[in-house]
Amino acid sequence: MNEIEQRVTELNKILHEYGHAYYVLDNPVVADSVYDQLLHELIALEEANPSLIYPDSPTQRVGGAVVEGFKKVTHDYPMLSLSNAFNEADLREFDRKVRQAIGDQFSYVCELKIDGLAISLKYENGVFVQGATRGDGVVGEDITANLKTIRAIPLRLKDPVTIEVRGEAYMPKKSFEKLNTHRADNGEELFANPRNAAAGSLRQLDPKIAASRQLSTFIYAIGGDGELYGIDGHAEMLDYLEGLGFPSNKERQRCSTIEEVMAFIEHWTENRPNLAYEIDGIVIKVDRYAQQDELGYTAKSPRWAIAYKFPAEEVVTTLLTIDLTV
Ligand SMILES: CC(C)(C)c1nc(N2CCN(c3ncccn3)CC2)c2cc(C(N)=O)c(N)nc2n1
Repeated sequence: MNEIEQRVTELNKILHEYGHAYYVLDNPVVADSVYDQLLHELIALEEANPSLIYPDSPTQRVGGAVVEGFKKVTHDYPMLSLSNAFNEADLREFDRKVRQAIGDQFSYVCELKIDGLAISLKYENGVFVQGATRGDGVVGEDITANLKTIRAIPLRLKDPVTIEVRGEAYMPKKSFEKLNTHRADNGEELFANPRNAAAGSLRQLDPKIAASRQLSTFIYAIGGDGELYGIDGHAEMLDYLEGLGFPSNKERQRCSTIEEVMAFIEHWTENRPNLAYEIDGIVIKVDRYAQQDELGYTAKSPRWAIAYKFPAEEVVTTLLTIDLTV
């Protein structure tokens, strides 16, 4: 390997690590200027030596041509729905049914319910090969080029595994405010909320526009059977996915009783405004896969999970009263 190839390989490795620290761990290890300088060095070397452009090079994130539309993708494993709980009675009823089916030797995992849009990501031998929207749960749209622009989505995993993962793509509150300010300045129609802005961004036919929207994601499940990876439960699965290089939301908590679940809900009902992203509830899941299998599924959603939805906030529309009499 000549010294140029060595330098290109080294830059790929360094930029991948810096990108993971910054976008996945939210913990930058170098200044942005250092990252940009190394990225520009790699861009120059790739331009001079196109044969050295690796498919998972950080320079390949914003590459795709503008497309006419999106191909349809049938999910290998259907992306299920979640049944909802709106109050304490619903939660106690869910807990009663769980205990009726599997007794009381189990624990829940509680997660923030990110208010974005569900996506599916496919990796072959550790390389990101396809990304799709949830669609109707069975058929979604291929938005691989747009998802590649999300820096939190690894283009290559720490291990060369073939796996499909599911998560929520979202637009952080700050990016949303910046985007709407920019649109207001340009007399463009505003997005109503970060979820619509994220969905609109991922539906863009030009990946350069998606890349400009500063989206992120949290991964919360794999498609198919976790036991295939020698993993016995959901909490362990989330740790495994983090080990592969995926971002997962760290605000999750194991709860032994529905009282602990309700305390978790209470905590985040109060602290929701301090989060950098919007959430519309809390997802509660029985942890161990063997117990999930015992509980099984309804036609469209697991019996081992429920989404507690926060009450809809009263929408305060401050009507501008312009005094025309002056
Ligand atoms: C894998 C299961 C089914 C248990 C599951 N399903 C989810 N969802 C299903 C319904 N989805 C949906 N989306 C659109 C229309 C109908 N259903 C949207 C994702 C989850 C969403 C979140 C989140 N948002 O943060 C989460 N932490 N865990 C989830 N876990």
